[in-house]
This record gives sequence, C-alpha cells and structure tokens, in this order.
Amino acid sequence: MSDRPATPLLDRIKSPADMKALSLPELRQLADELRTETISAVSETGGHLGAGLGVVELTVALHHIFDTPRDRVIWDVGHQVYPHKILTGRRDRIRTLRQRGGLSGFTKRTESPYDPFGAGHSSTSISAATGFTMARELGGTPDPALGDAVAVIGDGSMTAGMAFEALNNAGHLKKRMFVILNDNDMSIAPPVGALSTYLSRLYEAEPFQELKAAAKGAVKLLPEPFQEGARRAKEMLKGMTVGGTIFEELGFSYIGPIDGHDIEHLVGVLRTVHDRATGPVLLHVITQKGKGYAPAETAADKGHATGKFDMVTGKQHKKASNAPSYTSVFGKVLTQLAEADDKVCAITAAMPDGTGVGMMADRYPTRTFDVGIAEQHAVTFCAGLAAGGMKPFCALYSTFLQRGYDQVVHDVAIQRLPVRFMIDRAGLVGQDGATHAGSFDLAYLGNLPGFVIMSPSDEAELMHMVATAHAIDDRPSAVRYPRGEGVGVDMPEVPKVLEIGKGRIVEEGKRVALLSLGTRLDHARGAAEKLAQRGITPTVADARFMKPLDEELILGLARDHEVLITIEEGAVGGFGSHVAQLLAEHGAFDHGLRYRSMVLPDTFIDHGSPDQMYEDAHLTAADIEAKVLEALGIADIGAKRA
Ligand SMILES: Cc1ncc(C[n+]2csc(CCOP(=O)(O)OP(=O)(O)O)c2C)c(N)n1
Ligand SMILES: CC(=O)[C@@H](O)[C@H](O)COP(=O)(O)O
Ligand SMILES: [Mg+2]
Repeated sequence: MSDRPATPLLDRIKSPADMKALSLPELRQLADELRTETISAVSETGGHLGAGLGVVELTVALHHIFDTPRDRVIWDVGHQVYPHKILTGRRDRIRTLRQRGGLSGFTKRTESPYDPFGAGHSSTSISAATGFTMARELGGTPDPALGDAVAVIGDGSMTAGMAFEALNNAGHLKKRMFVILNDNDMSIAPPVGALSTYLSRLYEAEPFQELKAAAKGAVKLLPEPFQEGARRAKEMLKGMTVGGTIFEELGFSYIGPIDGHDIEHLVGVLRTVHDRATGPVLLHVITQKGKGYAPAETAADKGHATGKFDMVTGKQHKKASNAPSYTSVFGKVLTQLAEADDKVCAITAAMPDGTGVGMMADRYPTRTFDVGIAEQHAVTFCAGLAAGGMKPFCALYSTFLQRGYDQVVHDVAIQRLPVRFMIDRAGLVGQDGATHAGSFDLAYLGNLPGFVIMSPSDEAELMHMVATAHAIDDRPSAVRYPRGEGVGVDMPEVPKVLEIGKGRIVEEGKRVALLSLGTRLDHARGAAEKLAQRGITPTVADARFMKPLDEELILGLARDHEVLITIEEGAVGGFGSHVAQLLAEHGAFDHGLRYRSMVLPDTFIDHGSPDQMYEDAHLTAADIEAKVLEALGIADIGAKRA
C-alpha cells in the first residue's frame, strides 16, 4: 500500500469535465486533496511550491466555472501551475516535474491543450490574453471557436511595465476578457514599491466585507448577496477624492477584494462574472503564498522554491558542497566594495537573494534598490545613476536581462555609461529549462561597441572580475557567471584588478590549444588530462575577456598550434564567433589552422539536471576530447560520442 495520502475525490478527476457537476462541499474537498497531492509531489521532485499552494482554490474554481481548454486560462510566470497540471490530465506524470523527459515546471504549449500559452518569465499573461481575445473577435481559430481568455497574474508580476502596457491596450479595446490579480502580498521576496502599497490599501480598506465593484455597471457583475455591499462601496468610493481604482481608470471593471481561499465565495463571484461580463474585468483575489502547509507558510519566501523535502517535517534534503556559490561570492565582494566606496550601489529586479544583492542591502540599505520585476527600468535606472556620478552594479539573471536589451543599447552603451552588469545564471540552469537558460548574453552584448565583457573560470576569478568592473569607470562592463557552486579553489584575501583584455595560459602544451571562456575551463582541463594519456598535451588557456579580445594571446595560440578550439557556455554568435572573426581578419586560416568553436547547440534545451544538459549540449570534458581527436583527424573518436 502506498504511503501517499488518500485522495478519493481527486482520484476520480481525469479532466476538468469531471469537476463540472461537483457540489460546493465536494469542490472544497477536492481543493484539500489537491493541496495534499501538490505537497506530496513536490516533496519528491522539488520545485516551486508556495505559489501553487496559494492558488489551489482558484485553480479548482476556474476549471469548475470556465470551459477549459476552449476558454484559455493563462498563468503568468507559470510557476504556480502544478495543481492545474494535476487537474488537467497530467497527474500520472506529476512526479516527473522538472526532470529530463518529465513535465515542465511551467506552462508549455506542447505539453497540453490546457496550457494555451507557455511561460517562465513574468508579466506576459495579460498581453497574451488580449491577443487571444482579439483572435477570438477576428475568428482566428474557428473550429472549435476560441472561448474566453483569463489571465492569472500575481501582485509581483503586476509590477512590470509590460502588464500595464497590456491593461492599457485591453482597457481601450473593451472586449470581454478576464484578469485575475492573485494578490498574496509576496513576490520571491516581500514586494516593495508603490503598487504593492496601493494593493494593500485596496484590501485593508474593506477586507472582504464590502466587495468593491465601483466601476460603472460592475455591480451587476456580482452575485446578489454582494450587490448591496458593493453599492455601499461604490457610494463610498464616489466620495473619495481618489476616484475609482487604477484598473477602472484603465478601462476594466474592478471587482474585489475576494478571499481566494473561500471556494464558495470564489465560485459565486466567478460564475456571476462569467455569466454577465461584456467587457474587460479585473478580479482582485487575496491569497496566501504557501497556504495550507506550515513550513511554506512560515518560510521567509513563503516556500517559493524548494529542493526535495520530508513532507512531515518540511526539512529539505540538501546536497553538501564545500564551494561557495557564485552568487554569494559576488554578494560578498560587492558588500566589501560598498564599504570602501560610498558611490557603489546595487540594483536587483525582485531577486535580492537570487542575485546576492540582499547581502549588501543588509549593510547598506539606502544604496541598494529592489525595483520589482522591472528589468527594463532597472537598466535605465542604473544608467541614470551612472550619469549622476554613482557606480551602479545592475545584478540580473542573464535570461531576465533579455527584457532590458534596448535599454542596454540605447541608454547605457550608446552613452558609454559605466554601468556594471552582474549577470548571474549565465549558461544552462538545469530544472527551470529553456525559459531560464542564460544562453544569449554573450551574443547580444558582444556586438555592442565599448563594452568590457568578462567571464570567470572559477569563484576566485569572479572576485577579481567584480573588482575589475568596479575599477572600470569610463564605459559599461559585464561579468557573466553561472548558477550554482564554484569549483572549490582557494580564495584570495583581497581581489585584484585585472588588466583589461588579457587572458592567461593555464597549461602549456603543443599541437592543440583549448581556449575557454568561463567555467568550462575545468572541463577543458579534464579533457587535457585524458588526452595526455594518448600522448596529446594541449595548451589550455582561460580567455577571461570576451571583449576586448586578447588578440595577442589568441593570434599566438593560432600561430603556435595546429588546432585551436574555443569553448563557451553560450549560443552561437558569442565568444567563438568573435575569435573566428579575428582569426579570419588576420589570415590565420590561410596557413592551415584547424579551428573549432564549441558553443551551445542551436536549439532550446529542455529541463533536466545540469549534467544532463551539458551532455545534451556536447560541452562535457568527453566532448572536448572528442572534438580534439576529430580536429586532429584521429579516427578513434573513441571518446563518448561522435
Ligand atoms: C521577467 C522575470 N523576472 C523575474 C522573474 C523571477 N520570478 C519568478 S516568480 C517571481 C515572483 C512573482 O511574484 P508574483 O507574481 O506575486 O507571484 P507569486 O509567486 O507571489 O505567486 C519572480 C521575481 C521572472 N520569472 N521573470
Ligand atoms: C520562477 C522563477 O523565475 C524563479 O523562481 C526561478 O525559478 C529562480 O531560479 P533560481 O533557483 O536559479 O534562483
Ligand atoms: Mg505574489
């Protein structure tokens, strides 16, 4: 017999169609069982927990009322969808979450018709819902015709400009669509900013008793029992100088706040809104992140993400590692720099812990800024700080910096402002998969004139590079480093400032040169060791800089070796492409140099363990060894794969 908790009602639900006839008490029971099943599954897989627990009732109510998948429920970020996956025919695979070949940790169009729109990055849902709505109006998918679009977006995700761009557009278009603002007063860290304060005011003014429906005509969108209260709220709001809510000003009927854990209440309001709405409606739903599982409810991040854990105690099974994470090394050096230099300031976009900026915030709160999920603003805010004489460190994940690319070009690079980009999670990130991989930063920054771009091969090198970025005061710079722990090298007491554009030879050899940028260096060395057993002793070099390139080093390696191989954890168009350009310009190929560039493949690599992903990407030590043998024309491409 299984140790897993009994879930008799959930066992009967094979798809949302099985939920339509359930009574309110049954829906309540289903929500309880769904919560238990979610906790049980995540205890075995690890992953995002708190957000899913907070939307259990909402998930049940939405699938009960709306006609999914014809109606499109679009979950913002997608980190809260495990309960949704369980109810939509994926329960049998829920314990494969985030594993190779298993379910994605986010919504994915190829996974299920119940995932109409893929996600991973935040604040896209209202735009996508507006698109679905207009596609419906224009007859985009005639058979079966598109139904309603429902965007479910968190209070943290609502802070992004893109969410407001979408509200602005949807409010103007005036078509029937739904935005559910899932307000748990929490992002990954406690939310900061004026919007968060504003939402709290909406709730604190009349928590649940006097449901506000102040928009013109919105009272009729409420079930009868609420209409009287809403009328009073409307009268009250009329008397207030602030007028209606910001959402009404943007053209939405605002209804709320609604208790997102009271299923009777939720179902009642959703049903009425579903039956009566003619234009865009925003439902403000109050929930609790981590709801129903004490270890999550009481965690500082409300159980946002977790490794595997013991379901009874909530204790995580953690892997021991002796090496510090790159993030913590950055946070420590940053804080030291801030101590010595009062011009140093740091910016995070809602990820103080994920980026290490939280360490500096503890010591120097007035020089540390959490701008919310607002990467575009973060970049231009830094540009302003730099133009104003500060030394901003803009700490973002590689994948999220993509959001701010125009700002990097237009506001930072063209004005040659000394913003220091600290790009965490560069390269493959494992279980979060393709949406979170930091594959493109080398390619999209490398082409910008004036930038200095560095990538450390280990955690001590990261220390030096952060100090080097601090010293670069006449142009933009970037340091990109991976997720996870360093390689366990000795750490210097004090970081040193590196000479700009200078790499280093790590091992002298002959015939073959391995030139690595970033933390694949360790694997290049591993390949060199294996090759030594075959009598091949490659030179191994650490480029340190992608821009400016160490031309002397690279041209010297090309001159003195038969084979030159560059290795990087980035997409084509990055370091290797710049090296190839340099070699071509200097005629290095005219003399028979055999050059190979090892980059991430031209495909999006799905979630899996980091090691599996490196294998998929052909970037392991065995792959480097095989590449050397192939380039040398040695038939025994014995190594692991051809
Ligand atoms: C563009 C972007 N920036 C940052 C993140 C990282 N991130 C994922 S979830 C999250 C917090 C979201 O808060 P909220 O929308 O309130 O959802 P909750 O987890 O509270 O349910 C953040 C910052 C992201 N996914 N996308
Ligand atoms: C959903 C999301 O975008 C974040 O929660 C992300 O999964 C965090 O990744 P790290 O675990 O690398 O901080
Ligand atoms: Mg939230």
